[in-house]
Amino acid sequence: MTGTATPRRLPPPPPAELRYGGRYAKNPLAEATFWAMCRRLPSVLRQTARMAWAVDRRAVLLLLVCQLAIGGAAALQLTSTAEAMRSILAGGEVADRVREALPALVVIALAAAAGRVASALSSYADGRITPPLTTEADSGLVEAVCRMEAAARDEDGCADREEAAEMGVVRSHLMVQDATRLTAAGIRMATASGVLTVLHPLMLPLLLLAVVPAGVGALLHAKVTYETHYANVADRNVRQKMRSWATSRKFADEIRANGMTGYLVFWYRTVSERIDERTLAAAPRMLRITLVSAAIGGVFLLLTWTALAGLAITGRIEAAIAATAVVAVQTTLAALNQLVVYGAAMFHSALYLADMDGFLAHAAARAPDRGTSGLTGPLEEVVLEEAVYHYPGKEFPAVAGVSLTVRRGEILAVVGENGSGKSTLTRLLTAIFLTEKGRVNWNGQDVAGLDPHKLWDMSGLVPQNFAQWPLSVRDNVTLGQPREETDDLVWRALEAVGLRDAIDELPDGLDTLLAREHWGGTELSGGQWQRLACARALYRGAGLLILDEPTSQLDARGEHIILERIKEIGGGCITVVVTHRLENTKVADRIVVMEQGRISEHGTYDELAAGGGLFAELLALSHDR
Ligand SMILES: Nc1ncnc2c1ncn2[C@@H]1O[C@H](COP(=O)(O)OP(=O)(O)OP(=O)(O)O)[C@@H](O)[C@H]1O
Repeated sequence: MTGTATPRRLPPPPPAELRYGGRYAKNPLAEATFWAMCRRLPSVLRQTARMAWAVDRRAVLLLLVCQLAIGGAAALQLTSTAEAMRSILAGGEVADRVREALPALVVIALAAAAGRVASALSSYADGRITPPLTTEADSGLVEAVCRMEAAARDEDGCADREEAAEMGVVRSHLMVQDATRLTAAGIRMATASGVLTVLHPLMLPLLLLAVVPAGVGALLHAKVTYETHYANVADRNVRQKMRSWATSRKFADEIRANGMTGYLVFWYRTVSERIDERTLAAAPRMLRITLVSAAIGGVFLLLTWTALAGLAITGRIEAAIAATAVVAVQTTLAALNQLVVYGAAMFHSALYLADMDGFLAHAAARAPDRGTSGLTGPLEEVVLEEAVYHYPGKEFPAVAGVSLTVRRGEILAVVGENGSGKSTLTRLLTAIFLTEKGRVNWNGQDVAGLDPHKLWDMSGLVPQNFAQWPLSVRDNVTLGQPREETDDLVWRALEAVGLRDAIDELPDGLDTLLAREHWGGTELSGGQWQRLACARALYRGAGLLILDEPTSQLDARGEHIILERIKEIGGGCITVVVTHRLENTKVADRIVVMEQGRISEHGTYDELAAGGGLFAELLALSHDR
């Protein structure tokens, strides 16, 4: 080598700094005051009760009865304690005093037993409500995401809001338990403080002062935890995605052979450490909050005990009442503490639930609202009139004014360089996206006014990135479709894509699981998966069949056979094939060439091959290769 210096290579950059801060994101805590947070609690309780009522009314009623029983038992225990104390602390023989106190002691024991039974039943009721409630929240979220307009998923911040909503699902697991404990504490606290007030009116205010600082502390603690969670949402979201890719069997070869392992591990660690850093940065704040609130609470508690001792020593309350007051203070204090802890937990849940509700409302608003009718007859033609589509955040439209007609029985090939708008065009043809300007008509009706699900009953699509469902072969073909009693149609679809022999050889034929990574079964090759995706679209017997590079992973013979078969069986439908293999466009009746979102050429294979345009140029290049 002579004097040419090798350019210095820089080490890989750290992962980009990400923030959950899309246009639609707003931290609900950013401006929330302490009282505003407290005021939210009753509405969270109501929401929890509503959700629980919807899943199991009997369990909710049982829960309520149990809470009242627990409160009643606590009140009974306290009043009986006062009675028992009076007898025990009175003058006379010990045996006589105990005998006299016996009825009250029996009531205390029975009330304690009743309280225990009620709390066991209350846990049972919670156990009945929580699993279906969590399932409801989880399934609701999955459904909301699945039902959104596909275009809405591309909007700024959508993925982050979805991740934040996931936390609401996780949190819903604790909601009933927290709400139950909160109400139980509330009831116990009300009864115990009632008894305490009767014993001496000064006791309750002092006690409240002892616990309120802890309450404020717990809520501020929850606020800081949520703020940290909020700051970490975007990082956690992308980390989760990277984790599943980095550890997926599917990408194992690519990661290893491209020497990406080291960087991926570095990336994962860096993002994790960044998340930890934010979490750790919050720790001193949390410690300060806890220490200050505990110190203030401690001073007030000391005052309470001093006041009680003072009242007893100066004889302003009798000894029996003072002894009962000790028990009542303990009970009230424990109940108040629980009230604070579970109040804070509920408040904490409320924040995540607000995210979940916010996302669900957003998803509902972005669900298709186009119309309720479908087509009356079979699909005869799809017409695009000056169709325009723009992705969010992009300067130029991906489809920039395309007019096109495809009729039943025709095969249309769409070709063009990468990024020229071919896939976007197929999304407009199938009404997955609606045009920003112009129209897409099916049988003369604007798809923007038709029920998309009725339209999609008539379409079949093999996208570039098709799903490899971890299900059986049969389910992979029939997914979402009504099944026939026999497997004839499944086999016919597999036959059409040249997969019959390969599936026949599998250990369980159509029942073979294609989920080796997860729970056994077998694994198909890339090309076989692609054939399976084609079989899935063919099985539907759709009126509009769209194949977006359906044969990119197939060998030449397989590709030829599939396209010929599609031509044979596609007589009753409109077929659109997007491809980079120009030789294959011979099967098409017409070809359109896309350039920068527009159709630059349109004609038959022979016309375009001889036309001297981009098609001819690309064809010549493919022949030279
Ligand atoms: N989800 C998206 N969000 C933003 N921009 C997108 C999105 N999908 C595609 N685009 C952009 O729209 C343009 C057209 O993309 P499209 O996928 O339709 O091209 P294509 O012709 O199918 O490309 P290829 O041959 O590579 O599959 C490109 O500039 C692409 O970057």
